Amino acid sequence: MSKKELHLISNGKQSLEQFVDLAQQVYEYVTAIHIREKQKTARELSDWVERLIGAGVPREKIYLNDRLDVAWAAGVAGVQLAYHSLEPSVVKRRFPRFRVGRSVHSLQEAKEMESQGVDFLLFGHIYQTGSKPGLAARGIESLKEIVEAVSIPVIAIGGIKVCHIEEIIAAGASGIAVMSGIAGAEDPRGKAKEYMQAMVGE
Ligand SMILES: Cc1nc(C(=O)O)sc1CCOP(=O)(O)O
Repeated sequence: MSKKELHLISNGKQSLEQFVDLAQQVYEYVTAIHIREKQKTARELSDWVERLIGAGVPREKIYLNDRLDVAWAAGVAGVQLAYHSLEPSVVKRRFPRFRVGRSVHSLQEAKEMESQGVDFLLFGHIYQTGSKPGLAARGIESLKEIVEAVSIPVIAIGGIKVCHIEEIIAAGASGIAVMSGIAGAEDPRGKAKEYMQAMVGE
């Protein structure tokens, strides 16, 4: 079985100090840390990257949401693109070494993004979550449908708790992305370890 991915996503509410502290606790157990801070400037985001690296987070685990400019300047692993971001095909053509993720919310979008050459998809939200208030969850069946329709890794996101891992992995996902499940845990390091262990079936 290939290694499963655990992505931690920043929630736009924590200070730099809080997020660095969180990342420092969990980075050994996660495969990717996404800086998703829509209100921050390029300079601020680049400070976030430098502080994470200074705290021991490997550059190869850091992804910038949307901001190819910051990702490129900081020399991190890649970018997580959204519908309003640059087209993945453009990014891949200019920056083939970047690992490019794309957030998708339908089967059609997933297929289109695969054809644009993205490296992985984030699909959600699978379960009801306070991080996406007022929007109906897409459910495990739609995750299964997408996994079956594409051949690139699909990472599940949205409301994921440790108790959901079994059905997510059974649906064929290559991993999960989590915001509140780790950031809101009493022991984030222990929780990240639990998520990862549940995925690899330990
Ligand atoms: C950032 C994000 N994107 C989603 C999508 O469906 O694309 S769901 C989501 C929030 C994930 O947070 P939590 O783990 O707290 O539910």
